[in-house]
Amino acid sequence: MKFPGQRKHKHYFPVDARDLRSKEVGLPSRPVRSHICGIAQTLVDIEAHVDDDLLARHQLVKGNSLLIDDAAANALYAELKQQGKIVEEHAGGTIGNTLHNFATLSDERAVLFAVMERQIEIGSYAYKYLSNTSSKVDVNQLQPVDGPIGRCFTLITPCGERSFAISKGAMDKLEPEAIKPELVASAGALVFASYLMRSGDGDNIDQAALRAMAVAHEAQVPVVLTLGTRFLIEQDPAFWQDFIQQHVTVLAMNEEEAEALTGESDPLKAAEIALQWCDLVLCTAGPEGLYMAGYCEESQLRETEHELRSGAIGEFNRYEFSRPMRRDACDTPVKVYSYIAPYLGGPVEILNTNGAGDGALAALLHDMAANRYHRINVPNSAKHAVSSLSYSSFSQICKYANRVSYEVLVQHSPRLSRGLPEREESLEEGYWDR
Ligand SMILES: Nc1ncnc2c1ncn2[C@@H]1O[C@H](COP(=O)(O)OP(=O)(O)OP(=O)(O)O)[C@@H](O)[C@H]1O
Ligand SMILES: Nc1nc2c(ncn2[C@@H]2O[C@H](CO)[C@@H](O)[C@H]2O)c(=O)[nH]1
Repeated sequence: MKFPGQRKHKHYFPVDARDLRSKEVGLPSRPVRSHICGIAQTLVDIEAHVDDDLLARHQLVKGNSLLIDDAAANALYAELKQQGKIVEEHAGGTIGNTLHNFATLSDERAVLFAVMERQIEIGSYAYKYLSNTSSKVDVNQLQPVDGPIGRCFTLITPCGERSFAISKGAMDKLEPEAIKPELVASAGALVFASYLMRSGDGDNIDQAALRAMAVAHEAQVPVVLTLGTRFLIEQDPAFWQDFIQQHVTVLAMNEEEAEALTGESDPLKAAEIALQWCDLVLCTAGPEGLYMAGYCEESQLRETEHELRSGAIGEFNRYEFSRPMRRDACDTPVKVYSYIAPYLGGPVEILNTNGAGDGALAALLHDMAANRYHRINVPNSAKHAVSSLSYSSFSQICKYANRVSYEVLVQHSPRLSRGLPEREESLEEGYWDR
């Protein structure tokens, strides 16, 4: 397990280089590993730069992710191919990206519950998917299917917005039996996306997710939901509010999805509203940066050393040096918020914003998994006197998540090709100290 977040001095947990005293206090001689689990729709992204007219001609909606049938997918593919508009084809899917990025950042295992074509030909989409996936992503649990995996046409219009058209293939054919309860129950987190809940009749990926959530709930494993697109949420916000209340510990969303869920356009205020349904919120807000909101026990609060900020909530970052806790784990829960502007103000050139939010979530998951790893290996550490959801503070996680998003913005693929640099070379090394 790599050390999450701050990358200046220590890159790995000291538990990997334990001194002889560890034997005296009865610690295991080799660190116990930790993993997370995710339930994913297996998708390859087909990235193309198009004009608004193409979206209109194919009845697509800007910013949305729409399911399209085979005839529409074939017509779209033929047009993009014929006009030479396809720039890249790479493994995608919100959770596939998140697990890959988690594994790349942390060097830890991420178990992928998803389908995969039974017979794979070299050069096929299934082949591309697997060869674009980190070797730390555990693909041993994939459920074989007879149909093709899904294709996600990722259409980028001149304004920089990306719109998705999904040809789903067999991506929703995951069965509840494919979920291995023992892997979920021993995980640091279970993560899935709201997209799963729109699977059609005869497809059971939603049932598979519900099964996994029930196991996670029983074993006190944090359940992490990322909201895919605002269009899905605004169809029935009450359903999602209720769903989050019933199942979800940690909610990740962007500011548009936050507004669809809560009716509030201010991301900070929306995050506060969402805290009535879950324990921790990550809300990204594009060029504005990102917010976190959560709970901490009053006696564990730590005041920030940064300048106090006011917005929809006055001096909202006062306790951002605290670590997030489940509301139920607090005797006197206090709401805590943090915010950060984009790293270096954002890249000079953004190649593709696709997956920037998935990157931020991967960083948060890394920090959560690191906490569990540390708790298992150094149970007597003062860090674990109270039960926190993460290893680092709200403030530190914000920085880390933001830093990872930056890395996604400067490449085409939503998947990181490598971890963060071991040492930040830029003048902004002080970023971590701010
Ligand atoms: N135009 C931009 N300029 C600077 N930073 C940006 C920009 N767009 C995104 N970011 C950074 O990336 C983070 C996540 O972006 P965003 O809110 O767009 O995610 P998202 O909509 O969930 O993306 P996706 O769904 O594609 O994963 C932001 O918090 C910010 O740090
Ligand atoms: N799982 C899933 N991912 C999607 C869907 N629509 C878009 N995406 C992914 O969203 C990612 C960016 O967040 C892209 O890599 C897309 O593959 C969908 O319906 N399901």
